[in-house]
Amino acid sequence: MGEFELIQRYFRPLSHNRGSEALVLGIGDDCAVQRIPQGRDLVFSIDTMVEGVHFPTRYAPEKLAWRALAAATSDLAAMGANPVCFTLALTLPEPGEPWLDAFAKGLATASKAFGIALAGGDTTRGALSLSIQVHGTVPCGEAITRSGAQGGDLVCVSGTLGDAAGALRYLDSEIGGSDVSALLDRYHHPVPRLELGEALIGVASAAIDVSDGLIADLGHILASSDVGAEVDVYRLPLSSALKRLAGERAVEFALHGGDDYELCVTLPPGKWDELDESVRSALTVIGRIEERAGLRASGTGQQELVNLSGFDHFRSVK
Ligand SMILES: Nc1ncnc2c1ncn2[C@@H]1O[C@H](COP(=O)(O)OP(=O)(O)O)[C@@H](O)[C@H]1O
Ligand SMILES: Cc1ncc(C[n+]2csc(CCOP(=O)(O)OP(=O)(O)O)c2C)c(N)n1
Ligand SMILES: [Mg+2]
Repeated sequence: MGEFELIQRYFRPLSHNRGSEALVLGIGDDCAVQRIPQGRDLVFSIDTMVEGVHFPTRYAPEKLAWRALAAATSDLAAMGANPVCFTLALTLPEPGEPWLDAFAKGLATASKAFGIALAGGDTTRGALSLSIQVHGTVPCGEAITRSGAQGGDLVCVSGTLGDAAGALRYLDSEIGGSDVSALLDRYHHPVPRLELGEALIGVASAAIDVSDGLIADLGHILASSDVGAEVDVYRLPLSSALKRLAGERAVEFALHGGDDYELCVTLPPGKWDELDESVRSALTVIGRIEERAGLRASGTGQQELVNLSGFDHFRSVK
Protein backbone atom coordinates (compact mmCIF):
# COMPACT_ATOMS: atom_id res chain seq x y z
CA MET A 1 0.00 0.00 0.00
CA GLY A 2 1.41 3.40 -1.02
CA GLU A 3 1.35 6.58 1.02
CA PHE A 4 -1.59 8.07 -0.89
CA GLU A 5 -3.69 4.93 -0.79
CA LEU A 6 -3.03 4.74 2.94
CA ILE A 7 -4.25 8.31 3.44
CA GLN A 8 -7.32 7.75 1.27
CA ARG A 9 -8.24 4.53 2.99
CA TYR A 10 -7.59 5.33 6.64
CA PHE A 11 -7.55 9.07 7.15
CA ARG A 12 -9.78 10.66 4.53
CA PRO A 13 -12.96 9.11 5.99
CA LEU A 14 -12.17 10.83 9.28
CA SER A 15 -12.20 14.25 7.70
CA HIS A 16 -15.97 14.01 7.34
CA ASN A 17 -16.23 13.38 11.02
CA ARG A 18 -16.39 17.10 11.65
CA GLY A 19 -16.55 18.78 15.00
CA SER A 20 -18.06 21.89 13.44
CA GLU A 21 -18.88 23.73 10.22
CA ALA A 22 -15.79 25.83 10.82
CA LEU A 23 -13.68 23.35 8.84
CA VAL A 24 -14.20 24.68 5.30
CA LEU A 25 -11.74 22.31 3.59
CA GLY A 26 -10.37 19.09 5.05
CA ILE A 27 -8.04 16.35 3.81
CA GLY A 28 -6.89 16.27 0.16
CA ASP A 29 -5.47 19.68 -0.72
CA ASP A 30 -2.19 21.45 0.02
CA CYS A 31 -3.69 22.98 3.14
CA ALA A 32 -6.91 22.70 5.10
CA VAL A 33 -9.08 25.79 5.48
CA GLN A 34 -10.62 26.83 8.76
CA ARG A 35 -13.09 29.68 9.04
CA ILE A 36 -12.79 31.71 12.22
CA PRO A 37 -16.17 33.18 13.18
CA GLN A 38 -16.25 36.91 13.82
CA GLY A 39 -15.60 37.71 17.44
CA ARG A 40 -13.48 34.61 18.08
CA ASP A 41 -9.75 34.03 18.35
CA LEU A 42 -7.96 30.98 16.91
CA VAL A 43 -6.17 29.00 19.66
CA PHE A 44 -3.64 26.37 18.55
CA SER A 45 -0.96 24.10 19.94
CA ILE A 46 1.17 21.11 18.89
CA ASP A 47 2.32 18.08 20.90
CA THR A 48 4.51 15.12 19.96
CA MET A 49 4.37 11.59 21.33
CA VAL A 50 7.36 9.28 20.90
CA GLU A 51 7.32 5.50 21.34
CA GLY A 52 9.04 4.45 24.56
CA VAL A 53 8.85 7.98 25.98
CA HIS A 54 5.17 8.96 25.96
CA PHE A 55 3.70 5.51 25.37
CA PRO A 56 5.02 1.94 25.75
CA THR A 57 6.70 0.10 22.90
CA ARG A 58 4.25 -2.09 20.94
CA TYR A 59 1.38 -0.07 22.41
CA ALA A 60 -2.13 -0.94 21.19
CA PRO A 61 -2.82 1.42 18.24
CA GLU A 62 -6.40 2.24 19.32
CA LYS A 63 -5.17 3.35 22.71
CA LEU A 64 -2.32 5.30 21.15
CA ALA A 65 -4.71 7.27 18.96
CA TRP A 66 -6.97 8.15 21.91
CA ARG A 67 -4.11 9.04 24.23
CA ALA A 68 -2.31 11.24 21.71
CA LEU A 69 -5.44 13.14 20.69
CA ALA A 70 -6.56 13.52 24.33
CA ALA A 71 -3.15 14.89 25.38
CA ALA A 72 -3.09 17.37 22.51
CA THR A 73 -6.72 18.47 22.97
CA SER A 74 -6.15 18.94 26.69
CA ASP A 75 -4.14 22.10 25.90
CA LEU A 76 -7.29 23.57 24.30
CA ALA A 77 -9.25 22.76 27.47
CA ALA A 78 -6.64 24.60 29.53
CA MET A 79 -7.20 27.77 27.48
CA GLY A 80 -10.99 27.50 27.66
CA ALA A 81 -11.11 26.88 23.90
CA ASN A 82 -13.81 25.12 21.93
CA PRO A 83 -12.12 22.43 19.77
CA VAL A 84 -12.53 22.60 15.97
CA CYS A 85 -9.99 20.53 14.05
CA PHE A 86 -6.53 18.95 14.18
CA THR A 87 -3.70 17.86 11.90
CA LEU A 88 -1.75 14.66 12.44
CA ALA A 89 1.89 14.05 11.47
CA LEU A 90 2.37 10.30 11.74
CA THR A 91 5.71 8.54 11.39
CA LEU A 92 5.52 4.76 11.39
CA PRO A 93 7.97 1.95 10.60
CA GLU A 94 5.60 -0.27 8.58
CA PRO A 95 2.19 0.51 7.05
CA GLY A 96 0.63 -2.64 8.57
CA GLU A 97 -3.09 -2.86 7.77
CA PRO A 98 -4.29 -4.25 11.13
CA TRP A 99 -2.29 -1.54 12.92
CA LEU A 100 -3.67 1.23 10.70
CA ASP A 101 -7.22 -0.13 10.94
CA ALA A 102 -7.11 -0.08 14.72
CA PHE A 103 -5.33 3.29 14.84
CA ALA A 104 -7.90 4.93 12.54
CA LYS A 105 -10.73 3.41 14.57
CA GLY A 106 -9.26 4.79 17.82
CA LEU A 107 -8.75 8.17 16.20
CA ALA A 108 -12.34 8.27 14.95
CA THR A 109 -13.70 7.40 18.40
CA ALA A 110 -11.55 10.02 20.12
CA SER A 111 -12.22 12.74 17.56
CA LYS A 112 -15.97 12.18 17.95
CA ALA A 113 -15.73 12.15 21.74
CA PHE A 114 -13.79 15.43 21.85
CA GLY A 115 -15.68 17.10 18.97
CA ILE A 116 -12.55 17.76 16.93
CA ALA A 117 -12.23 16.80 13.24
CA LEU A 118 -9.15 15.57 11.38
CA ALA A 119 -8.27 18.32 8.90
CA GLY A 120 -5.05 17.00 7.40
CA GLY A 121 -1.60 15.72 8.20
CA ASP A 122 1.57 14.11 6.98
CA THR A 123 2.61 10.44 6.80
CA THR A 124 6.24 9.34 6.81
CA ARG A 125 8.28 6.20 7.47
CA GLY A 126 10.56 5.97 10.49
CA ALA A 127 10.52 5.25 14.23
CA LEU A 128 6.94 5.45 15.55
CA SER A 129 5.97 8.96 16.66
CA LEU A 130 3.01 11.30 16.25
CA SER A 131 2.61 15.04 16.34
CA ILE A 132 -0.86 16.49 16.65
CA GLN A 133 -1.67 20.14 16.11
CA VAL A 134 -5.03 21.12 17.57
CA HIS A 135 -7.09 24.16 16.64
CA GLY A 136 -9.88 25.68 18.68
CA THR A 137 -11.51 29.05 19.21
CA VAL A 138 -12.41 31.31 22.13
CA PRO A 139 -14.34 34.57 22.32
CA CYS A 140 -11.89 37.36 21.35
CA GLY A 141 -9.49 38.20 24.15
CA GLU A 142 -10.97 35.61 26.52
CA ALA A 143 -8.43 32.75 26.32
CA ILE A 144 -7.42 31.66 29.83
CA THR A 145 -3.65 32.02 30.15
CA ARG A 146 -1.02 30.96 32.67
CA SER A 147 -0.22 34.53 33.62
CA GLY A 148 -3.29 35.93 35.38
CA ALA A 149 -3.05 34.43 38.88
CA GLN A 150 -3.13 36.98 41.73
CA GLY A 151 -2.44 36.89 45.46
CA GLY A 152 -5.50 35.56 47.33
CA ASP A 153 -6.79 33.45 44.43
CA LEU A 154 -7.87 29.89 45.16
CA VAL A 155 -5.83 27.09 43.56
CA CYS A 156 -8.06 24.25 42.32
CA VAL A 157 -7.64 21.03 40.38
CA SER A 158 -10.17 18.91 38.53
CA GLY A 159 -10.70 15.16 38.93
CA THR A 160 -8.04 13.14 40.73
CA LEU A 161 -4.26 13.30 40.34
CA GLY A 162 -1.56 10.64 40.17
CA ASP A 163 -3.57 7.78 38.68
CA ALA A 164 -1.79 7.62 35.31
CA ALA A 165 1.61 7.80 37.00
CA GLY A 166 0.50 5.08 39.41
CA ALA A 167 -0.47 2.98 36.38
CA LEU A 168 3.03 3.01 34.82
CA ARG A 169 4.24 0.01 36.81
CA TYR A 170 1.23 -2.06 35.70
CA LEU A 171 1.50 -1.36 31.96
CA ASP A 172 3.33 -4.62 31.24
CA SER A 173 2.24 -6.54 34.30
CA GLU A 174 -0.05 -9.52 34.66
CA ILE A 175 -1.52 -8.15 37.88
CA GLY A 176 -5.27 -7.63 37.58
CA GLY A 177 -8.10 -6.42 39.80
CA SER A 178 -10.44 -3.47 39.70
CA ASP A 179 -7.99 -0.98 41.27
CA VAL A 180 -5.28 -1.78 38.71
CA SER A 181 -7.88 -1.54 35.91
CA ALA A 182 -9.02 1.85 37.21
CA LEU A 183 -5.47 3.24 37.13
CA LEU A 184 -4.73 1.72 33.73
CA ASP A 185 -7.89 3.28 32.37
CA ARG A 186 -6.67 6.72 33.46
CA TYR A 187 -3.41 6.07 31.57
CA HIS A 188 -5.01 4.64 28.43
CA HIS A 189 -8.08 6.89 28.24
CA PRO A 190 -7.38 10.37 29.59
CA VAL A 191 -10.32 12.73 29.04
CA PRO A 192 -9.53 16.39 28.25
CA ARG A 193 -11.64 18.67 30.49
CA LEU A 194 -13.10 20.60 27.58
CA GLU A 195 -16.47 21.54 29.07
CA LEU A 196 -14.87 22.57 32.33
CA GLY A 197 -12.31 24.73 30.51
CA GLU A 198 -15.03 26.55 28.56
CA ALA A 199 -17.10 27.03 31.71
CA LEU A 200 -14.11 28.70 33.37
CA ILE A 201 -13.84 31.49 30.81
CA GLY A 202 -14.35 34.81 32.56
CA VAL A 203 -14.00 33.03 35.92
CA ALA A 204 -10.50 31.56 36.12
CA SER A 205 -7.60 33.99 36.47
CA ALA A 206 -5.17 31.33 35.15
CA ALA A 207 -5.21 27.69 34.05
CA ILE A 208 -2.92 24.92 32.83
CA ASP A 209 -3.44 21.25 32.10
CA VAL A 210 -1.47 18.84 34.26
CA SER A 211 0.75 16.91 31.84
CA ASP A 212 4.14 17.11 33.56
CA GLY A 213 2.95 16.83 37.18
CA LEU A 214 1.10 19.26 39.47
CA ILE A 215 4.23 20.83 41.00
CA ALA A 216 5.79 21.50 37.60
CA ASP A 217 2.61 22.73 35.97
CA LEU A 218 1.41 24.90 38.87
CA GLY A 219 5.02 26.14 38.85
CA HIS A 220 4.45 27.38 35.27
CA ILE A 221 1.43 29.40 36.44
CA LEU A 222 3.41 30.86 39.33
CA ALA A 223 6.36 31.81 37.11
CA SER A 224 4.15 33.32 34.39
CA SER A 225 2.01 35.20 36.92
CA ASP A 226 4.96 36.25 39.11
CA VAL A 227 3.33 34.96 42.30
CA GLY A 228 3.79 32.08 44.78
CA ALA A 229 1.39 29.59 46.35
CA GLU A 230 0.69 27.50 49.39
CA VAL A 231 -0.73 24.03 48.70
CA ASP A 232 -2.32 21.72 51.28
CA VAL A 233 -1.05 18.28 50.29
CA TYR A 234 -3.76 16.67 52.46
CA ARG A 235 -6.38 18.19 50.19
CA LEU A 236 -4.99 16.69 46.97
CA PRO A 237 -7.77 14.73 45.26
CA LEU A 238 -6.63 11.09 45.19
CA SER A 239 -8.67 8.17 43.87
CA SER A 240 -9.35 5.33 46.29
CA ALA A 241 -7.72 2.97 43.78
CA LEU A 242 -4.48 4.96 43.91
CA LYS A 243 -4.59 5.22 47.71
CA ARG A 244 -5.06 1.47 48.04
CA LEU A 245 -2.37 0.55 45.51
CA ALA A 246 0.26 3.20 46.17
CA GLY A 247 -0.23 3.85 49.91
CA GLU A 248 2.05 6.65 51.06
CA ARG A 249 3.45 7.13 47.55
CA ALA A 250 0.03 8.30 46.28
CA VAL A 251 0.82 11.93 47.17
CA GLU A 252 4.17 11.70 45.39
CA PHE A 253 2.42 10.42 42.23
CA ALA A 254 -0.13 13.24 42.50
CA LEU A 255 2.55 15.91 42.90
CA HIS A 256 5.13 14.71 40.40
CA GLY A 257 3.62 12.02 38.21
CA GLY A 258 2.11 13.82 35.25
CA ASP A 259 -0.08 12.45 32.44
CA ASP A 260 -3.18 13.46 34.44
CA TYR A 261 -4.64 15.82 31.83
CA GLU A 262 -6.69 17.45 34.58
CA LEU A 263 -6.89 21.24 34.88
CA CYS A 264 -5.11 23.27 37.52
CA VAL A 265 -6.98 26.56 37.84
CA THR A 266 -6.73 29.73 39.89
CA LEU A 267 -9.70 32.00 40.60
CA PRO A 268 -10.63 34.85 42.93
CA PRO A 269 -12.52 33.49 45.99
CA GLY A 270 -15.53 35.68 45.18
CA LYS A 271 -15.98 33.85 41.88
CA TRP A 272 -16.16 30.46 43.60
CA ASP A 273 -19.66 31.18 44.96
CA GLU A 274 -20.84 32.35 41.54
CA LEU A 275 -19.86 29.06 39.90
CA ASP A 276 -22.48 26.58 38.76
CA GLU A 277 -22.71 23.64 41.14
CA SER A 278 -21.67 21.33 38.27
CA VAL A 279 -18.44 23.31 37.81
CA ARG A 280 -17.75 23.57 41.55
CA SER A 281 -18.20 19.85 42.05
CA ALA A 282 -15.65 19.17 39.27
CA LEU A 283 -12.99 21.08 41.22
CA THR A 284 -11.12 20.61 44.51
CA VAL A 285 -9.59 23.62 46.24
CA ILE A 286 -6.03 22.67 47.18
CA GLY A 287 -4.46 25.98 48.16
CA ARG A 288 -4.04 29.73 47.72
CA ILE A 289 -1.98 32.01 45.55
CA GLU A 290 0.34 34.25 47.56
CA GLU A 291 2.28 37.32 46.55
CA ARG A 292 5.50 35.81 47.96
CA ALA A 293 7.33 33.78 45.29
CA GLY A 294 7.79 30.02 45.76
CA LEU A 295 5.55 27.01 46.25
CA ARG A 296 5.04 25.93 49.85
CA ALA A 297 3.26 23.01 51.49
CA SER A 298 0.81 24.43 54.02
CA GLY A 299 1.08 23.23 57.58
CA THR A 300 4.81 22.58 57.23
CA GLY A 301 6.08 26.12 57.70
CA GLN A 302 8.81 26.94 55.25
CA GLN A 303 8.94 23.60 53.37
CA GLU A 304 9.55 24.48 49.75
CA LEU A 305 7.92 22.29 47.12
CA VAL A 306 9.14 24.22 44.14
CA ASN A 307 12.48 22.48 43.71
CA LEU A 308 10.78 19.15 43.25
CA SER A 309 10.07 19.42 39.55
CA GLY A 310 7.95 17.19 37.30
CA PHE A 311 8.71 15.53 34.00
CA ASP A 312 11.45 17.24 31.98
CA HIS A 313 12.70 15.63 28.77
CA PHE A 314 16.13 17.25 29.02
CA ARG A 315 16.72 17.26 32.76
CA SER A 316 19.25 14.43 32.59
CA VAL A 317 21.47 16.28 30.08
CA LYS A 318 21.50 19.62 31.90
N1 LIG B 1 10.31 23.76 19.61
C1 LIG B 1 9.58 24.79 20.06
N2 LIG B 1 9.48 25.91 19.32
C2 LIG B 1 8.74 26.95 19.75
N3 LIG B 1 8.03 26.94 20.88
C3 LIG B 1 8.08 25.84 21.65
C4 LIG B 1 8.85 24.71 21.28
N4 LIG B 1 8.69 23.77 22.23
C5 LIG B 1 7.83 24.28 23.15
N5 LIG B 1 7.46 25.53 22.81
C6 LIG B 1 6.55 26.44 23.53
O1 LIG B 1 6.87 26.45 24.91
C7 LIG B 1 5.71 26.54 25.72
C8 LIG B 1 5.69 25.39 26.73
O2 LIG B 1 5.62 24.14 26.03
P1 LIG B 1 5.13 22.81 26.73
O3 LIG B 1 5.81 22.66 28.06
O4 LIG B 1 5.27 21.71 25.75
O5 LIG B 1 3.60 23.15 26.97
P2 LIG B 1 2.39 22.12 27.16
O6 LIG B 1 2.67 21.39 28.44
O7 LIG B 1 1.18 23.01 27.25
O8 LIG B 1 2.38 21.24 25.95
C9 LIG B 1 4.52 26.53 24.78
O9 LIG B 1 4.10 27.86 24.59
C10 LIG B 1 5.10 25.97 23.49
O10 LIG B 1 4.45 26.49 22.35
C1 LIG C 1 5.59 4.56 28.75
C2 LIG C 1 5.54 5.86 29.51
N1 LIG C 1 4.41 6.61 29.43
C3 LIG C 1 4.33 7.79 30.09
C4 LIG C 1 5.36 8.22 30.88
C5 LIG C 1 5.26 9.50 31.65
N2 LIG C 1 5.54 10.68 30.87
C6 LIG C 1 6.19 10.65 29.68
S1 LIG C 1 6.31 12.20 29.01
C7 LIG C 1 5.49 12.90 30.31
C8 LIG C 1 5.24 14.39 30.42
C9 LIG C 1 4.35 14.90 29.35
O1 LIG C 1 5.04 14.95 28.13
P1 LIG C 1 5.47 16.32 27.45
O2 LIG C 1 6.09 16.01 26.15
O3 LIG C 1 6.27 17.13 28.43
O4 LIG C 1 4.03 16.92 27.27
P2 LIG C 1 3.57 18.45 27.28
O5 LIG C 1 4.02 19.05 28.58
O6 LIG C 1 4.22 19.07 26.09
O7 LIG C 1 2.08 18.37 27.16
C10 LIG C 1 5.13 11.95 31.24
C11 LIG C 1 4.41 12.24 32.50
C12 LIG C 1 6.52 7.41 30.96
N3 LIG C 1 7.55 7.78 31.71
N4 LIG C 1 6.58 6.25 30.27
MG1 LIG D 1 3.84 20.56 24.77
